Amino acid sequence: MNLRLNSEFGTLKAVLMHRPGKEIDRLTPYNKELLLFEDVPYLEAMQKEHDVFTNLIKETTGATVYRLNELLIQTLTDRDILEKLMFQALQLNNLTHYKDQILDRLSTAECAIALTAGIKVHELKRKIPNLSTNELMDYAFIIPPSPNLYFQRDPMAITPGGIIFSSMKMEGRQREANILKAIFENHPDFKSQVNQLFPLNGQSTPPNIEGGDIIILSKKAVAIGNSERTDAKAIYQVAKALLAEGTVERVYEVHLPERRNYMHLDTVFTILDENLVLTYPDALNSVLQTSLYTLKEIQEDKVHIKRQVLQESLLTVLEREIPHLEILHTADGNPDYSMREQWFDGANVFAIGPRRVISYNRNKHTNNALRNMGVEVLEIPSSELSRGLGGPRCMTMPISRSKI
Ligand SMILES: NC(=O)NCCC[C@H](N)C(=O)O
Repeated sequence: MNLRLNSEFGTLKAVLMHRPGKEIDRLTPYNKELLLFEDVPYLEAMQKEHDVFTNLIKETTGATVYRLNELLIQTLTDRDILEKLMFQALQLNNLTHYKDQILDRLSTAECAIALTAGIKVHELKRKIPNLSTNELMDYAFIIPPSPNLYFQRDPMAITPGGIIFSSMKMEGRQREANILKAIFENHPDFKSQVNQLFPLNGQSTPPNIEGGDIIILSKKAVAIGNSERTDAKAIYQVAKALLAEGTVERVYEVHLPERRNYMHLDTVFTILDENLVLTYPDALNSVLQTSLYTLKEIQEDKVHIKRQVLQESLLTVLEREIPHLEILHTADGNPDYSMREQWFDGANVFAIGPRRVISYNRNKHTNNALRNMGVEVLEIPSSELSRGLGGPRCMTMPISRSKI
């Protein structure tokens, strides 16, 4: 039961990442919105940017960087898991009748690519020439691609009390959560260490929650964004599981306006040290409704929790939980730049240690402000990575950090 994290900024020891691959080349001007992209990236340049990010993490922290593709291939050697993931992937377009042929003719590595990058009719016909696909056009997807897979933050979350597997709101992303769940439940490096808090046992259609909405405020408090992607019911269930587990004592529900640039709580703020928060100035004013969940009692194995509607701003919540709080605004609050830089995830830096962050190079006003506060800022190139509208925190799933 060791997969737990008690801060957002303890020195990084292990992290999971996904190098963008063929799934990015599936984006076109016509499907990009459906697949939640702002533009059509140039894959080779994107991979180079991602490699800079990965190498910087390794060089500066010595942390283990797990690669999603490798973990997936290792997990898929179990035929039952492969069958289940393939069935779920084909279910989206009601094409599960292709499952057995695909499994017979594609290698495990090819199945891993099909599960992440998707597979088109003409590609499958190359492997299975006698495939009967009368009803489908050659360039249609039998399995749709998952171009958001490089945002490893969202399909799950590791909290002080255990793991939350996301139930992702957007149909295009739910398969990412299925993949992560299969890996963490079955891979020998992780399976004995998982204390699953969510989904609840036997829940077949859990309410929606995504990892980017979950932020560890302190050892005892977690904030969850009630957002475009995460709903109140999921927050209630996660709060109950976290409070029953006992490590966390307070769970805050933070209502975010439904706007593209507020899509997850971590697009609005990140925590860089025990008393330092980076945020978008507008967020402190527009996030006004918050609620607090605490444990009431546990009686005969029944957990009762209490919800208080606080009507407090995000700032008040942060001040309550983080003593001697210092707040830094994107672009230092300069209205000429803060909106621009927040759009490209200026507030979404990745802390690799206390006051040590990785940030997009394009957010230069924010990076300068961070340096002026004594934060070490390591910059990564960002022309292509930023087109998916997520930043360095979004691209990482920390697995182990030094305890605070
Ligand atoms: N935590 C995050 O904010 N992740 C960024 C996700 C971006 C992705 N294109 C999405 O819309 O889901």
